Formats: sequence, C-alpha cells, structure tokens
Amino acid sequence: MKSFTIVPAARLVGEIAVPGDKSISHRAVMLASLARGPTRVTGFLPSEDCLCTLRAFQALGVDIEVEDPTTLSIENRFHRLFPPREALDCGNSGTMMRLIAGILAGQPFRSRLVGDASLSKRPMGRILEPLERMGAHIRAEGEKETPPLALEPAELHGIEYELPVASAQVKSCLLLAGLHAQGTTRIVEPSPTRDHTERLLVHFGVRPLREGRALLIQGGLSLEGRDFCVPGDFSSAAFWIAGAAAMPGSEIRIRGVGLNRTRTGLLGVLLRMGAQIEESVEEASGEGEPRGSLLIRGGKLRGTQITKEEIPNLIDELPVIAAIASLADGETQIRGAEELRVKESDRIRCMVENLRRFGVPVDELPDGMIVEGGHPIRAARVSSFGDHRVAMACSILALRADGRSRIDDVGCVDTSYPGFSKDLHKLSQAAVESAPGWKDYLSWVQPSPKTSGGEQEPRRPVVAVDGPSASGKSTVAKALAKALGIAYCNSGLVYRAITWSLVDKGVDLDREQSFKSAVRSMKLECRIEENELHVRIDGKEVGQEVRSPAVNAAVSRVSASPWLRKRLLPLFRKLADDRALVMEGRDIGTAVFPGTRFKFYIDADPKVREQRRQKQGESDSIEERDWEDRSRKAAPLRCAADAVFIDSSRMTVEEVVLRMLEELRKRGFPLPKESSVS
Ligand SMILES: Nc1ncnc2c1ncn2[C@@H]1O[C@H](COP(=O)(O)OP(=O)(O)OP(=O)(O)O)[C@@H](O)[C@H]1O
Ligand SMILES: Nc1ccn([C@H]2C[C@H](O)[C@@H](COP(=O)(O)O)O2)c(=O)n1
Repeated sequence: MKSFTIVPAARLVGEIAVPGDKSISHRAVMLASLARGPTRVTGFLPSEDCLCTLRAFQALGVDIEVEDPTTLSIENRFHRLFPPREALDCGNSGTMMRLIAGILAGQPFRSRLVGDASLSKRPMGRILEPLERMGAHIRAEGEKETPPLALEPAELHGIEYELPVASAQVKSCLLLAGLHAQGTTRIVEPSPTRDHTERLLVHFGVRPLREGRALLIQGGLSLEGRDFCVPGDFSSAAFWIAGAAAMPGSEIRIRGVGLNRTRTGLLGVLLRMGAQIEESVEEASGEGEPRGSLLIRGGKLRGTQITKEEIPNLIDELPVIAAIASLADGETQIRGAEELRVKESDRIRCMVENLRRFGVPVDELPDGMIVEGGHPIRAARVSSFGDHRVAMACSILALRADGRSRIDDVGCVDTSYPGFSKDLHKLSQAAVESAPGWKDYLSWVQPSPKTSGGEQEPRRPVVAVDGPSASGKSTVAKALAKALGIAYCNSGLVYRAITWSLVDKGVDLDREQSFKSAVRSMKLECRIEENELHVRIDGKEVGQEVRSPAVNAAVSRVSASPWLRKRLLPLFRKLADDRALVMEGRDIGTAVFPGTRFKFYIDADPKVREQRRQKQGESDSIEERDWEDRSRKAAPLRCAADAVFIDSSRMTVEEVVLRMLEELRKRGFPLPKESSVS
C-alpha cells in the first residue's frame, strides 16, 4: 500500500498550476460524447475517476482519442449511444455514477453500472426516486439502494421535482435525463449548488431556463460539439490555498484555476479567518467557466463558524478546513455537513480520528465537528481511509507537525490529484532552501521546544549525544569519551538488552500486561566498568546478540513504552551521580539530562546512514526505526534547542570528534590537559 512520509516545513512558497477540474472533466467528456460534431477537450484531468468516464463513453460507441494525457478529441459520429458489452465501471466516482445514470436512464438498451468498494456503499436512492418518476427502469442491486445499478430500456417524460437535499450530482443527473425526456423537466433546488452542468450545456448550445430556484430543461434538444478548456481544479488548489494561508511566511501563486462562485466558498471562510488572499479573474467569459489566479500570503488564522448554508459551496474543502482549523487560534465549528458522512469515506469520522492522532482536540458532531486550534501538532501515522481528500488534508496538517508523519493508503490521491506529492515537495521544499544539504530531510530535525530552563544541571559533567540510527553517534560518543578520559554510556544498549530478553522469552509485545510483568521480573543491572557501561540481564552480560535482526526489528516498539521509559530514567540519571560521562541515545539532551550544557545532535543523510549500516553487515530497517523513534509519544527523538547539530555525512569520525571537543571548550567543559582523538 502506498504511503506518504511528510516532512515538516515552515511554510509553502512557489507558483503552480493545479491539474484540471475533476467535476468539469467528467461533464466535458459526457456532454461532448452526446454532442453532434467534434470537440477537443484540453486541460482534462487524467485521474482514475475521469478515466472511468472516458472509458465508459468509448464503451458506449463514442470515438475518443487521447492526444496526450490532458487533451482529448471526442466525436459521436453516429449521433447515438450503443449498448455496452459489459458493465460500466465507475471506479470511485459518485459523480460519474449519478450523472451517467441520468444519461443511460432514457436509452433504448440495457446497461449496468458498477463501482469500487467505497462507491458500492454510497446511497443512490436520491437519484433512483426522481428517475423512476420520469419513467426510468432502474434498480439498485446493493443493500439500502447502493450500487451496482441495473438499467433497462425506457422512455422518459419530464417531471417537476424539488430536491430534498441540495446536490449538484442529483441536479445534473436530472438535467441530463431531462435532455432525453419528452417535454420539460423542472428541477427546484433548496439552495444553489455548483453549476458546471448548466454552464457546459450552454457551451454545447442548450440553455436551461432559470426561474428563481427552478431550472427547466427541454427534452429532445441536441448538443453541438465545441472545443472546451477545463480550468484548474479549485478543490485541488484548496489544499495549497488553505495550507499557505495558515502557515506564516508562506507565499504562493496558483495560476489558471477555476473561480466559479459555486465552488469558491472556501475563500470566504479563509478571509473570515484572517487570511490574505488576492484573486484576479483572467477569464470571466460570460457563461463559461471563470478562471484566474490566486495569490496567498500566510499568517496566523483565527477560528470561525461554518454554517449549513455555506456547505454546498465548500463541501469538498471541509477536510482541509478541518485540518487548518487545527492551526488557527481558537475554536472552529463546522455544522450542517452531514452529507460528508456519505462521501468517499465518512469524512467527519475519518478527519476526527486523524486530527486526534495529530494531537488536536476535536469533538465529533452528527453533522460536523468542533476543532480546537492552536495546540502543537504531533507527528502521527494516519490513514486516508481510502479517501483522497482526507489523505491530502492530512498531508497539509502534517507539514506543521513536530516530526515526520506518515499518511497510509494514499493510492486514492490519484482519483483527483495525480502529482500531488510532487507539488507538495515543490512548494514545501522552497521553504527549507536555507537548510544546508539534503533539504527536506533537515527540515524535520527541528529544535524541540526550549526547555523551561529550570532543569537541574547533573551533579557531574554530562555530555549528551543524540541522533537517529546509524548516524555514527555511538562511534563518536565513544571516541569523545576516550579523548576526555571519562565514561561512555550507550543508553540504547539498555533498551536493546531488554528487547533481546523479551524476544528470547517469546513475550507478546502487543499484550501490555505480559510485557510489563516480563520486564518487572527481569533482573537488570547497569554498571560502569573500565569507563564503559555494561548491562546484565538475569545475571548474563549482554553482547552482540542485542544487535540481531530480531532485536533491531522490535527495539523501537519496546522503547516507545512510556511506562518503560519512566522506569529507566532514574537508572540512567544515577550513572552520573559519581562520575562525568558521555551518554548517547535518542532523548539524552531532551529528557534524561535536559539540564546539561553539553549537548550534541549527530545526524547524516539517510542514504549515508543506510550505507554505513550495510557496511556493518547488519540488517536494520533504519527508516522504519527512525519513524517510530520520532513519532512516539514519550520522549520522541528530537534535536534539543540548545544542542549543537552536526551533519556527519561528509565528515570523518575524527573531524566530528574534534568539532565536539571545540564546542565543549567553548561551553566551558572541564577538558583534560591533553585531549587527543585516536
Ligand atoms: N563520520 C563517520 N564517517 C564514516 N563512517 C562513520 C562515521 N561515523 C560513524 N561511522 C560508521 O557508521 C557505522 C554506524 O555508526 P554507529 O554504530 O556509531 O551509529 P549509531 O548512530 O550509534 O547507530 P545506532 O543508534 O543504530 O546504534 C559504524 O560502522 C561507524 O564506524
Ligand atoms: N535514549 C534512548 C536510546 C535508545 N532508544 C531506543 C531507540 C532505538 O531504536 C533503540 C536502540 O538504540 P541504538 O542502539 O540503535 O542507539 O533504542 C531510545 O528510545 N532512547
């Protein structure tokens, strides 16, 4: 399963054009396929969803040539559709299924519409009822009126229908069915929804009549092919708009994006939250799709209230609004958004669960949520729940986490935004240009918050050395201790020894009680002999066995236990009671000896670290272990704010140790008269 690993970034900077609008791409293919004469569609979104629509119309006998991934030549040479040989696959797309059902309902042939697991759970009753009233023979084969949909040949007639819930998909389904019905179809909307279908109908020569809240379409009119350019998708741009607005110091420009007023509700919400957004409409061409560019500057946002009336114009943007509400000061309430529960996922449930994992206080409501913003964002591992917008919204929030986060199951992002991760990298990397070397990686080595300053200095001088796996910290810490003539303590050895014993005894690490009782019954001895830490468990001194693949694979899980860490803390501190020492690990400068003035954070490019570990002939999943060490709740791996950061990628061990000695001298460490490196 594909996942994103998100590196924190201070801000978003740069200029992009987002891919074509998903809603409009579907509709452009559908209407061009019904039209007489050729249409060239440019800016088409070649996402999984839209490609399903393209394949469906090819299967219905329409000539669709893909000139390049975003340019299509479409012509229905026979001015009719043909029976498809097999079921039409709508993939993950509710838009496709509901709209194409409107087109197929009035055809003189049978058809069947199927979808993926997620689409197969989505309600179709809302189109079945009005279509049946128009004379369609349509049946949902799934439970509770869910897909697949089976359609039999039928002749439709116009009806008057008042939508119980504002829905652009239901409205569009009925407009397309009305096009193939006898007489007039009158559709009344409770509140305005996105109007792409109406605009495209006008583009192809059929003008629905607007009478207040009602739309009227005359059956039997034919569409005329005409070239069409799809604007950039506002809902894709929304991730950058919201992300940049909420990250102080950001400045991004988005070109060629659709600015249809029925889609841009997000802008109003962000402006209310204090965002700085400049909009310039480049093309308002009458009844076509308006497009233009947006300039967003980042700042501190404040919470807001989003009401039922606003929902239809920002429904797809609610996940990202929930994400950035976490960064705003104060509370944000989202109400009247129960529709979110029947999208590609239950977006209320999924966002609430993910926000909680990021450490955001959030209350779930039947029709929305209350997000309490302004708290620190914790690095987290979350799931997309198979929903593209959840995946992207969480990616934006992860940029502001205190470490590297992981979003699992992100294959779904391709349904609307192929290339999202590339754009994320492009816009967030610009933010870390000032970091030397491997930019994106360095950006997550952010200083931990400053300690209160009240921590006690250890009784004897302690040099704290922290860093990720295979960064070389043991090697340099050992050499430094030798040069200083003081004790060297490898705290990781203690975690490894405990892990080895647990693995050796076959303890199930997932069962907390077994884990705790096994640790309690262990006889753990830590002694410094000949200036080096020695660990014994149940009377046996541990050796090379603690570096076995089984221990490497389990040690980060074991050391993530807050209970165990609390238990070991006094043991580590006691070692410094009567001697000076160099102690290395993952939390020495931040949790074990936060009061020491002598702190180092040793790091190296992940590729270099990988190579170093391979050279040692050890099997170790460095990336996985790093992630676990950084994302755990208790004492995660961080570079202390007052630590000296050393990138050892292009330094020899001697160079690193000399650099450390120099820093110790500057900080007043009691150096022996002659400290040499050997
Ligand atoms: N500056 C350096 N240049 C080249 N190789 C180095 C450097 N520092 C360390 N190494 C080598 O890299 C390997 C890994 O180093 P070391 O075991 O000290 O890393 P570590 O950070 O303590 O790893 P872990 O925490 O996983 O035990 C060793 O073989 C070591 O000799
Ligand atoms: N202070 C420490 C030291 C070590 N750990 C954990 C994290 C590591 O994955 C594991 C083994 O350490 P290593 O021998 O690789 O340095 O022990 C920790 O959490 N805190």
